[in-house]
Amino acid sequence: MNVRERLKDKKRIVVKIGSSSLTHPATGNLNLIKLEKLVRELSDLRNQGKEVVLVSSGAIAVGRKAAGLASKPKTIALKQACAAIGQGRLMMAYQKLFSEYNQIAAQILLTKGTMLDNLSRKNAQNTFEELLKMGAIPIVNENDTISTYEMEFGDNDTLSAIVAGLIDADLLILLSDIDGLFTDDPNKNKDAKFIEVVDKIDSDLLDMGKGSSGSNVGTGGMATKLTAARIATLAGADMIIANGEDLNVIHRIMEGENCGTIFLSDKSEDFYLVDYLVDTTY
Ligand SMILES: Nc1ncnc2c1ncn2[C@@H]1O[C@H](COP(=O)(O)OP(=O)(O)O)[C@@H](O)[C@H]1O
Ligand SMILES: N[C@@H](CCC(=O)OP(=O)(O)O)C(=O)O
Repeated sequence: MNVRERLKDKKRIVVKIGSSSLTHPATGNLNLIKLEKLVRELSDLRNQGKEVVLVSSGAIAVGRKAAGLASKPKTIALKQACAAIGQGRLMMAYQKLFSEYNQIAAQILLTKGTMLDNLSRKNAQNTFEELLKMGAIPIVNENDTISTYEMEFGDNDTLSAIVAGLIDADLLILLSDIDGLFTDDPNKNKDAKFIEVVDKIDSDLLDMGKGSSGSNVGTGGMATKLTAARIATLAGADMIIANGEDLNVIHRIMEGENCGTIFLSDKSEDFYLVDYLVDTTY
């Protein structure tokens, strides 16, 4: 079967959207039209009987605007304070929009500590399962206000892949400000070539993500997306990086259209999520 065709049969889908896709570049304010479209697309996936989890960034960006800060917060404490303001506002917007489409939205905030502690991880997993059984849409973010350096995922690309692994999702879609993976950062190198399909993530490929984040609000750039691809594909999910500029891309992907870069699930190695987290924590 064509690799894109098999996307039509995906049942449990995690969608991650970054701060740069949720805010207006000129002002940093929430882009309500995009938020509305995102909610409509995800509600429609629910209406098709799919299970949907949203990993949404944006707490720090929204909180920063609400607090009236002129620039991106730099200290951990200031980022945490912005997240504390912004997370509630972000959820308020999601709750309002999802309820207009008759969907139940739920909030799940995770830390790496949650994932490393057996009891907390099991509790998180049970919560996801119950919510999905109810048909609710869990909206996940890092619990930024309590995550300090040793215990933070640090970026939601990695977090979304870990969530995909935790709940055995069969597809992870990362929505970004770029069409997908290129051989080099296309914002810096105009000769960079687009890559449509990746079936093995090796060290050459990981090197392609070494450029930094392209936007003023994004955190990880391509490096964290490639880390996410490694986790998600080894955990058994296909992963797509696609441009979140036009959120129609979500249903186009699900209909098997050739959008973004697809990373194919790779069960050739044994992969244990928790061992991976322990190895990358210390
Ligand atoms: N090999 C690459 N292919 C595509 N984009 C790359 C690459 N290397 C670095 N980048 C940069 O990564 C950026 C996307 O990451 P980021 O700004 O963190 O976005 P988001 O907020 O969507 O997560 C792109 O705009 C691009 O400038
Ligand atoms: N947890 C943080 C987002 C961290 C993050 O990875 O941001 P992004 O690069 O915009 O996906 C927040 O909600 O602001």
